[in-house]
Amino acid sequence: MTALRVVDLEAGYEPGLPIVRGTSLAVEPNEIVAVLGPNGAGKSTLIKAIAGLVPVSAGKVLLHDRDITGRAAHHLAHEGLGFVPQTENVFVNLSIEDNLDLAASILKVPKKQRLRDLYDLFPDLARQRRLLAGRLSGGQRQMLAVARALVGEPKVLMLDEPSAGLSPKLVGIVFEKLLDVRATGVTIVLVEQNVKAALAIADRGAVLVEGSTRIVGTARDLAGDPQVAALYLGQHRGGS
Ligand SMILES: Nc1ncnc2c1ncn2[C@@H]1O[C@H](COP(=O)(O)OP(=O)(O)OP(=O)(O)O)[C@@H](O)[C@H]1O
Repeated sequence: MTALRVVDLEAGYEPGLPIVRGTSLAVEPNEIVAVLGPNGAGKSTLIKAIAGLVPVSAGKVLLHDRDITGRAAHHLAHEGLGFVPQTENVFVNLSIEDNLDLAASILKVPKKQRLRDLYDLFPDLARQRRLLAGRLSGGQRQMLAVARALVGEPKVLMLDEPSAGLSPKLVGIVFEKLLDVRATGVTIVLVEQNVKAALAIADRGAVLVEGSTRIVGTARDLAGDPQVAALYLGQHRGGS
C-alpha cells in the first residue's frame, strides 16, 4: 500500500488561481522523497495543501489509501500525518519539555512513554529539556520541531525546508537525524531548496516546475543528471 498518494492535485490561496496545477506523486512506505524545483514552483504550497493548510480545488490526497483530501490540519495529526512547518514550528516561550508535553496533551497520547521514546531518539533535547525553545540553536530548534511532529506517532512526516537558515554542518546533523527517524518506520517527504543535502538522504526526488511534477527519479539519477541540474535546480541555495 502506498504511504502517500497525490493525484492531479490543484491547490492555491485564491479561488481560480491554482499554484499547484495537476501534481501527482506516490510515496512508498519508509521512503524518503525530496520535493525539489525552482523558487516559486509551488513546493511549499503543495506540502501545505497535503497538510490541510491550503485549499484544494481538484484532485486527491490519499494516506495509506484513505482519502484525506482537504482534511483540516488538526485532524491529520490524528490520521497519522505529521507536518513540520518552515517557520514558527516551536513555542519559543516554552521549554523543550513543555513543547512536547503540550503536543501530547493536544493529541491525547500517553505522555510519559512517548516523551521517553522521543528523548531516546533526540538525546540532545533530553539533556536540555528545561531550556526555553527560544534559546536553542537553529539546529536544535529544528530537532525540537521534528520531535513535536513525531509526538502523535505519524506514519508519514512532511517537512517544509528543514535546512532553511542552518549552516551546512547543522544541515548535515539535522538530515542525519531524519535518517534515524526513518529507521523508526516513518515515511518522510521533504521540500528542499538545498538539493545536494536533500538528495544525499533521499531515495527519490520529484522536481516540481510551475506547479506540476516534471521529473521523478531516484536521488542518484537526479543528482547525476546535468540536464536536471541546469534546467531546474540552478537557483537553489547551499551547494552545487
Ligand atoms: N500565503 C500566500 N498567499 C498567496 N500567494 C502565495 C502565498 N504563499 C505563496 N504564494 C505564491 O505561491 C507561489 C508558489 O510559492 P511556494 O512558496 O509554494 O513556492 P516554492 O516552490 O516553495 O518556492 P520557494 O522555494 O521559493 O519557497 C509563489 O508565486 C508565491 O508568491
